[in-house]
Amino acid sequence: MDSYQENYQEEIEYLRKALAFIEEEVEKEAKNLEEKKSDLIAARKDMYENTIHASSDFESLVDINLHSMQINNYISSYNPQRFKNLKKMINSPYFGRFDFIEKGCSEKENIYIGLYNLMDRNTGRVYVYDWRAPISSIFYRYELGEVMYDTPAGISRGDVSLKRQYKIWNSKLKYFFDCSVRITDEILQEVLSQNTSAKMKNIIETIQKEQDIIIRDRDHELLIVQGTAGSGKTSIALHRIAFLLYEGLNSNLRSNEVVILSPNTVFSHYISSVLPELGEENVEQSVFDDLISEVFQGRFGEETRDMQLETLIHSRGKTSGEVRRQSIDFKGSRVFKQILDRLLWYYAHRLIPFEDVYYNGTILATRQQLKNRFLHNEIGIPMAKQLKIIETFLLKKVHPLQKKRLQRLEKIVEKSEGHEFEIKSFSRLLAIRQAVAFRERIRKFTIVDYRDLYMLLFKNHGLLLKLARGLTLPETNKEIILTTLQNLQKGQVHYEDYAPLLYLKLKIEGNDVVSGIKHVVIDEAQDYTPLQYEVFRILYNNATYTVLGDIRQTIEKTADGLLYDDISEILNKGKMIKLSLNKGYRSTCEINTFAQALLGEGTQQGYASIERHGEEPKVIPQETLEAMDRSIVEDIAKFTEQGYESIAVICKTQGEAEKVFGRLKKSVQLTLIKPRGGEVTKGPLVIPTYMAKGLEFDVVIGYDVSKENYVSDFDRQLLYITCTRALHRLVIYYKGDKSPLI
Ligand SMILES: Nc1ncnc2c1ncn2[C@@H]1O[C@H](COP(=O)(O)OP(=O)(O)OP(=O)(O)O)[C@@H](O)[C@H]1O
Repeated sequence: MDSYQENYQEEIEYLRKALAFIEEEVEKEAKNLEEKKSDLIAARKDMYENTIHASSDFESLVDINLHSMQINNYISSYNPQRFKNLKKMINSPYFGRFDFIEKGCSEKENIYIGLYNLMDRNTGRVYVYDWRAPISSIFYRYELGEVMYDTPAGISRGDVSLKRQYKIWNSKLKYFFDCSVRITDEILQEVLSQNTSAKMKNIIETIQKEQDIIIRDRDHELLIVQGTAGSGKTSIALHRIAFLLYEGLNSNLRSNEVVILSPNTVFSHYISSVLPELGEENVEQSVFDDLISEVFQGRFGEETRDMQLETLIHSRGKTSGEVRRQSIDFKGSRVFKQILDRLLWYYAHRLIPFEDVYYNGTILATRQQLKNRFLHNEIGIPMAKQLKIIETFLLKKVHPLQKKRLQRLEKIVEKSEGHEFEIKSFSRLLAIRQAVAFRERIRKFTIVDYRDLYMLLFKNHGLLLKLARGLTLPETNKEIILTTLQNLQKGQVHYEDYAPLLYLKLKIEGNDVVSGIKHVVIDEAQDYTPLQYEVFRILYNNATYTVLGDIRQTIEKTADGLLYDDISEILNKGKMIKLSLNKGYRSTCEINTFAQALLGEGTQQGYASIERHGEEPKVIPQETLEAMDRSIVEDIAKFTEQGYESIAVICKTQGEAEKVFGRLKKSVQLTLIKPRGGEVTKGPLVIPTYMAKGLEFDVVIGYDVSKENYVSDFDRQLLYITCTRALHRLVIYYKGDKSPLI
């Protein structure tokens, strides 16, 4: 037998033993769960039959309590997760192995790596290590030779003599190879050459070293990643969450203490299956728009981010478009945050209309006393709560006086004509009216509304300028002030006003919105403004952060690396690090080169693409839109026949996407992806660029990339996003003249 045959036999034997062990465990676990379920049903039945259902008698209450405690114990011990994990492992229990001798030990260990730990608790034998276990990092970070890894007790060193990768499917060993003998990224190449699916997949078998460093980082409270398109940012974010939740780390982080901020609901659906695949459920995904509608409850109309982007893209080149763009930049800036802070200070110190408070001729508090009391706020109680305390203080003071007032009123009513038979009730009515009037009077200064305050900033033009002293305002500040005021007066606000309004609300009322979140993952970080980060800092005050973005994929603003400095200053965490990912994994070399060239000279520095080749992207002229439609229909048929499963026709705007969809659907079956829509399904679809962000498709067909349609720097960014969505094929159509950006 040659050595490959010997190894093969050994591996077959190991797989057989591992699978036999899993089968045994599955059986035990199923039995165990069945018993727990029966116990639970029996306990419920017992409680129902043997306890009184409603009682005020103490002994019965104790009895009910004991029963429900028992039931709760049964419920919490009923945990089907291990059973589910074992079932998943039957298909493919592990994907890698390395042979390791720990420094100071003589015995070599064969470490197999898989989705979860597989250990025989009776013998202590570990069949498979979870990919997240500290020792598994060796597999991702090293070739053969000396290695080290972090353990809870410090750094451990050793030597790796073999590294092997496996393809096991349906419990069968398809093949294996030693990484030291053949190219290491063979499996990676295979994975990347496959078609993409409607849902994002996990990458545990092929995590790359630079990605692993980010996934396993535990030293920093703020981890910022700038990564080029397709470098695996979203994948890393999700694997990092699974890593942080890994019980072996004793981090005590629970899935309900983690939140992922996603750009839109289509994207949320796209990534939703990765964490459950990795065995972690219940991680909340939040979209800023949803947070806004939850907090404001439709108070300010319904403008969403998609609507904002649509307007911006449509109005480029027009004066109104420039005002809107500057307004968005300004209202999301740190300068505007300073103005809002000054507004809050100014309101607190100068504008609250405190007044002397009298009741029944007695002074309860002078204006100055109230103001002093309000400003003497050393523990930083939010303004609205502080004013509420003052209101309660005044109402308490007035309470004993109201009795006296009632007596006086009764005397007055007695003397007045027409109420002889209802002295008491009429006096009480008068007293109530006076109490209401009193409350209303003091509420003129104890109630503060964030919207009114925001409006004040724009209503009084001089105020904004006064508060902005020493700060740089946008050129179009007068127009911005005017349009904002007009909107607010109509009861509407633009999307860019939501963050300032939320900021003011949180500062004024305090944060009762979210609590208990310990880790926040912000994907597509470039899409949020500094002011939105200020809001995140208040909302998730005690959390640590993973922030991932690509400044080249911004839409409405100029790409600017300084955003990361802003983020770091705003979130203000003691231990922070910024890392970069420069290698694209999604697209073929040809597509990557084409897309990078769009960004212009100098921007490709340090950029690398995975060595996967395919056809050159095609840029095809068309005489008319009808001819373009016909070619696209033919392309869809051709690519489908070639086996590509997801084909996206990417348009510049939603409006264009709707028109194109309306025409194409007469000849081919396809889906239109709408903002705030649900899942992206397989098959051909039409989608606007900004919705395609973060997603990927086997084939991308860029719609009408003509001189009229794509000309500015912002269009360049849109085009870059369009092209970087493609895995295998890219076709660009244009009518008339080609965009000068290509
Ligand atoms: N180590 C890896 N092994 C296998 N596939 C990988 C790896 N890293 C990334 N990929 C694949 O590359 C593609 C891009 O990954 P992902 O969407 O996470 O990148 P991204 O940086 O978030 O992209 P973008 O910013 O362009 O949306 C996905 O198909 C992902 O599965």
